[in-house]
Amino acid sequence: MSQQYEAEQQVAVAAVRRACALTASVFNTLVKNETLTKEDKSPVTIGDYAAQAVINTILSRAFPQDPIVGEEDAGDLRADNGAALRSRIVELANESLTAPLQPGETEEWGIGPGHAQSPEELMNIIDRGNYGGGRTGRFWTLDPIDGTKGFLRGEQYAVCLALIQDARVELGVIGCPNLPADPSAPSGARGAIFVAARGRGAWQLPLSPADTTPPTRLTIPTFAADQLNLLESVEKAHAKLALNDRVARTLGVTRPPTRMDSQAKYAALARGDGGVYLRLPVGSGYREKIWDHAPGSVLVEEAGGRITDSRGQPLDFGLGRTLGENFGVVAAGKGVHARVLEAVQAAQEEEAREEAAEKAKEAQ
Ligand SMILES: Nc1ncnc2c1ncn2[C@@H]1O[C@H](COP(=O)(O)O)[C@@H](O)[C@H]1OP(=O)(O)O
Ligand SMILES: [Mg+2]
Ligand SMILES: [Mg+2]
Ligand SMILES: [Mg+2]
Repeated sequence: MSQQYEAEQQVAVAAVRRACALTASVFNTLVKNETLTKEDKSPVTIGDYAAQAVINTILSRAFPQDPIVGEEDAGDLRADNGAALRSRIVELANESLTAPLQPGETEEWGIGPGHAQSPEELMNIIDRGNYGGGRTGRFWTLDPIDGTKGFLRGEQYAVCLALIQDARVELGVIGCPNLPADPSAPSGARGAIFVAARGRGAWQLPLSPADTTPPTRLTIPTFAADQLNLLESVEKAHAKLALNDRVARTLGVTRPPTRMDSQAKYAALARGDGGVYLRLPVGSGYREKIWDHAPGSVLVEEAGGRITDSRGQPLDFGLGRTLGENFGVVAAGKGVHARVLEAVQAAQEEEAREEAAEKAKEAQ
C-alpha cells in the first residue's frame, strides 16, 4: 500500500537538503553588504532569497498546482538599488540549481546541469511564495532561513518546509546544518534533517543525501524533574525571557535554559535535548508566522508531544500567513505539557500582580 504524502516527503527532503548545502556554503563567503533590513527591521540575506528560489523551483516542478506561502518576496530585489544583490542571488541560486543530481533527485524538478534560470525567472519563482494561505485547500509553507540572526552569528538556523491541507499540517521538514548530528557529541559532526509526516512518526535523517545512515525515530523522553529544562530564543525581542524564568521557577526547573535560534528548538525538543519549548509574546504586537511553526508543530506531535498556545488552544494554521493574535507557543512532552500551561498562567498572574504593585507605588 502506498503511504500518503510519500512523494511529497521525498521532494521536500531533497529540496531542503539542496537548500541547506546552499546556505552552508553561502555562510562562508557572505560579506557585509549582502544583507538587507526588511520593513519590519529583521535581516534577510542573499542566502534566504537564493534558498527560497531553489526550493520554490523544485516544488513548482514537482507539484505545479500547489501554492506556496514563503517568507521572502523579490520586491526589494526588483528595485533599482537591488541590482547588485540580485546578481549575487542569481549566481548563488543557479550554482545550486545546476549542481549534479544527488541520489533520489530527478531532472524533472528543474535541477541538475543545464538548469540555470534567467534573473527574471528567478525573481518570479521567489514570488511564487506570495500565496496568502487560508482555511481550505492544500499549500506549502516555507522559511528558507529560519533564524536569520543565528545564521549570521554562525549559530543555529534552519531551512523549514511544511505541507498544509485544510489547515492541518501533514508534513514537516526541518534542515539544521549547524546542529550536532548526535546530541551526546556536541562537538562532533554537524547537520541533520528532521522529518515528520502525520501518523508516521518523527525521524532524524543525515544532512547529506549521499549518507546512507538509516533514519532514527524520535520520541520525546520522560524527564525526571531535575533534568527538565527550557528551550528558548536567543533574541530578547522574540520571546519574553524574563517570564520564562518565572515559569522555570514555578516548575521547579533547576537546569539553565538552552538558548538557540530558529526551529532547531523543535528538533531539539523532539529528540530530547530539552524538555519544554516556550515562546511567550513580548507584547510588541508581533504576529507569529505559519512558516515559523508549521514544520515544528508536526515534528513535536509525531514525537509524542503536545503543542498549543499559552491558553492551551491549538495553533491555527488556517488564518492566512500568520497565526493571528499572539498567545505564544508552549510545546512539551505529553506528560509535562499540562503542568507547563499551569505554570505559565501562574507566572503571568504573578507578573501582573508585581507590575500592579509597582505602579501603585509609583502613583503614591
Ligand atoms: N519581533 C519578532 N518577534 C518574534 N519572532 C520574530 C520577530 N522578528 C522575527 N521573528 C522570527 O522569529 C523566528 C526566530 O526566532 P527564534 O530564533 O528566536 O526562535 C524567526 O522565524 C524570525 O524570523 P526569521 O525567519 O526571519 O529569522
Ligand atoms: Mg526573516
Ligand atoms: Mg523564521
Ligand atoms: Mg526566515
